[in-house]
Amino acid sequence: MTNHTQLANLGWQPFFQQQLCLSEWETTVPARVTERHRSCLQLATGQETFQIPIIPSLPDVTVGDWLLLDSDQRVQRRLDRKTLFKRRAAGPEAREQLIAANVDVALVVCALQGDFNLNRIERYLSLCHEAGAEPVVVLSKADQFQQSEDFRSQVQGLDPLLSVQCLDTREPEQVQALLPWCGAGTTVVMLGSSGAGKSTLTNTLMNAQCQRTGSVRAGDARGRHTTTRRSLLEMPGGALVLDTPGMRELQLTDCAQGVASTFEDIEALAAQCRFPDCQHQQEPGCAVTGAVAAGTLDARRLANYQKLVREQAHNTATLAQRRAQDRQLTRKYRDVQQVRNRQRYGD
Ligand SMILES: Nc1nc2c(ncn2[C@@H]2O[C@H](COP(=O)(O)OP(=O)(O)OP(=O)(O)O)[C@@H](O)[C@H]2O)c(=O)[nH]1
Ligand SMILES: [Zn+2]
Repeated sequence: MTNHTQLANLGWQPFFQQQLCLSEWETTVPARVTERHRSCLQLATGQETFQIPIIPSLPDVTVGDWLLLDSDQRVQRRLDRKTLFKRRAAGPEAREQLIAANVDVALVVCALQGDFNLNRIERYLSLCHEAGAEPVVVLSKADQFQQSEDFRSQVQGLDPLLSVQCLDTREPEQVQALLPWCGAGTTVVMLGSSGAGKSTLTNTLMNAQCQRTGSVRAGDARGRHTTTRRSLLEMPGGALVLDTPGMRELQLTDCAQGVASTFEDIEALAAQCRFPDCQHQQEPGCAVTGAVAAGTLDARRLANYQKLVREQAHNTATLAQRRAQDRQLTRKYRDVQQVRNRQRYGD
């Protein structure tokens, strides 16, 4: 029998509960993926923490996912995800890489010094909107800047409903401003460039004591202890911080919806262009370039929108090609297998 409070402490919510039928509730145990290693997953049920090997029959799983296990700790199924962060994997092969599932809030950390860049913030916002997580922009190193309010209003200008906070991430009192997004059972993730202040913010939020939810230190082949690469940290207030390594080479993949909701203003203007396939370059009757000329739309914002749309179209195409190649390869294997079987067993 599963204890509700223990599950809630791991981020269990009605959204997941609703997916279980009565018999599953009696015969299975929900477990959250707290870490993913090359050959095993680390799971936590609230009562215990253990590792299971990654085997081919396992569904595609990432950190933050919920699995249903039978009494022998075998995976029955993966529950539907509330949200999902993914990116194009690094390298020439345009594969999709799952980063984190079931994240409720994304703290987008950007330092005011050196790191401040509206284009990059829009990129992160698109990623959050695509994933389905609520973004909160944290402008860090506010202590080093006199005009932090200027920057805050520039970010607010991207979206009047966006939450934007300027902070010194080292100061517990200032960090309290983020507590409304860190309620019990909420899963929080930090996004942002290297050096922006993500670790500092995590530490301050955790009161400097990292309590790793269900963590065990796994020994590697040489018997040394390896530090965990991804894990779920429990905040004193009951929120969970999913501590993922920096999202390097951030690319948008299959992210058209995220771009569209980040640039709702431009999409609304585009609907008024004379030509339905308007590229908003030099077409007559273009409402978008018209707004730039009238000074109601920032040319920077339009340029970034066009760049993200192009980038997302490019990535989706490469992924589609990749999937086609995979299908072709599968067909080829099947043909080879059939020939072999024919040779072995006759026709
Ligand atoms: N003055 C000031 N320094 C800060 C603030 N936030 C972070 N720092 C400093 O900036 C440096 C980088 O901060 P980190 O928290 O390590 O940055 P990070 O985003 O975790 O970087 P990666 O781990 O590389 O992704 C550290 O020396 C911090 O002490 C802030 O709000 N004010
Ligand atoms: Zn147009």
